[in-house]
Amino acid sequence: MKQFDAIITGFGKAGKTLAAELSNRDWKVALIEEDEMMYGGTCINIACIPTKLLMHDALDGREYKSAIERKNGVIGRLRDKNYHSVADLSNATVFDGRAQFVSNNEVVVTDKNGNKEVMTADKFFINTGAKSIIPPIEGDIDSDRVYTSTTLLDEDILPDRLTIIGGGYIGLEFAVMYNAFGSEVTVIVPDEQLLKNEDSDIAAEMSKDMADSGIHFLFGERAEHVKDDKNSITITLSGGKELSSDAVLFATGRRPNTENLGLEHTDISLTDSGAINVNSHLQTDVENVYALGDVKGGAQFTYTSLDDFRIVKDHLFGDGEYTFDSRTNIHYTMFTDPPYSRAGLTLKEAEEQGFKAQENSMPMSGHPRSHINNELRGLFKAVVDTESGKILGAHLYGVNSEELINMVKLAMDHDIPYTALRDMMYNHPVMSEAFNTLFDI
Ligand SMILES: Cc1cc2nc3c(=O)[nH]c(=O)nc-3n(C[C@H](O)[C@H](O)[C@H](O)COP(=O)(O)OP(=O)(O)OC[C@H]3O[C@@H](n4cnc5c(N)ncnc54)[C@H](O)[C@@H]3O)c2cc1C
Ligand SMILES: NC(=O)c1ccc[n+]([C@@H]2O[C@H](COP(=O)([O-])OP(=O)(O)OC[C@H]3O[C@@H](n4cnc5c(N)ncnc54)[C@H](O)[C@@H]3O)[C@@H](O)[C@H]2O)c1
Repeated sequence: MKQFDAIITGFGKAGKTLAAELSNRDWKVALIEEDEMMYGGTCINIACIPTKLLMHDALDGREYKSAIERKNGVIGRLRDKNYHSVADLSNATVFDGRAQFVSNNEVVVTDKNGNKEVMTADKFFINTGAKSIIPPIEGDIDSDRVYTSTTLLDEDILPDRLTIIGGGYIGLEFAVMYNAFGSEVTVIVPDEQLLKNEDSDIAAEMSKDMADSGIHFLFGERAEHVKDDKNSITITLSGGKELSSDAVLFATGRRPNTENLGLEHTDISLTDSGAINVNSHLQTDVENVYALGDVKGGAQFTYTSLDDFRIVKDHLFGDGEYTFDSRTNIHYTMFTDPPYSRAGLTLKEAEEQGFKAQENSMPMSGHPRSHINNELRGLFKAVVDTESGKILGAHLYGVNSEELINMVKLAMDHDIPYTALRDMMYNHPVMSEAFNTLFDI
């Protein structure tokens, strides 16, 4: 039986970063990846990188097939680079195969020819990500016209009409992207409005802009039945309405990838939502087994997976003070056009939590840089605590918000008062100088 210091299952953001860290510390490392097309993990191959590249090309007016070809070239190069970033390490080996636990301290790796190899290690790190959820729906769910984000990104023919089920991150990013490429896009949203957990003014502004760009929305509806009519696909909605298109994308969430991991042969437990149960150091119920990234539940982002690596590194080699509970102000960006980025609380949430909160808002049409950019859409909002001077939240819908939100998060993490952003001297003419006005509360 092969013996390692560490076995890492899954080539995700946390796993590959950890492999390099451990190898550089002279640990003997095995990294097991079941899919040769996934070296580097989800983000590089089927998620962040291809979608943002396609969005870029769609908004640039590039033709769909040529954008898909460019995407395939870029992710192919990144996949190769990522493979070598681990395979070329002096103390790490990449194994192609599916890893399954057979006990608390052994895994069996099965390669694509069915060959099996049992391995053991002092420590195990599970980084197997998440996969698309397709809700229980009757009918021809196995039709070639039914897609997840992964399979749609593999298609080089643009659907004339695309139905998207779900109005979350994937639903809205794909809606904007495919609409810009020229598809007629309809998004089915179960709620009565878009983005019900976001600031209502911003949600309204985004809904209006997306509708103005030609995206159709059907609110208060769920997909209940799907029928492949050979030349098209028809979805029957909860209200009885039928909707035909050329392709249907399920953008209905992603669940932790614990299937076929053999966890039933271990003492590792799952949460109610199917994620691996971990403590604040990301240890599972089995002390020498950690879980990192999407598989451990919670926020599903590449940067939170990378931060999981930091937590584990601190537990293994530091004082263990940086834990899951130390993480604050998790920010995010929805890469629509323009993008929407958020950190912290809305005014309503802040008031519910008892803060003496006040907000300010600033339409991007009033900002000089917006006129240079020829992009007047957008709305920035900030929420502050008038007693402590702390920033409680920022909700930035506008050009460059994906960059600007990091500045706000830095201020929030370090308790820099909102007046510092208000009074700072910014260069000119740039989007960040909006903070002179936005934080003038
Ligand atoms: C369409 C889309 C767009 C996204 N856009 C963004 C974005 O813009 N920004 C952002 O921060 N996040 C984005 N995300 C989320 C982000 O991609 C994920 O949160 C992140 O990639 C998760 O990384 P991870 O470290 O958990 O593991 P992953 O990168 O998911 O890696 C898991 C790996 O484990 C392998 N594996 C699974 N089971 C086994 C097994 N039993 N044996 C061996 N190998 C196994 C898989 O093949 C996979 O390669 C997006 C997601 C999607 C789907
Ligand atoms: N920009 C980014 O960082 C980015 C981009 C894409 C994905 N992601 C990550 O990927 C994860 C998955 O994205 P997602 O968009 O699939 O999930 P999501 O949780 O963001 O949205 C799922 C949506 O599907 C809806 N839904 C569920 N069942 C439905 C049904 N039967 N009919 C109609 N609608 C239904 C839900 O109401 C919800 O709005 C996200 O949680 C996010 O963390 C991040």
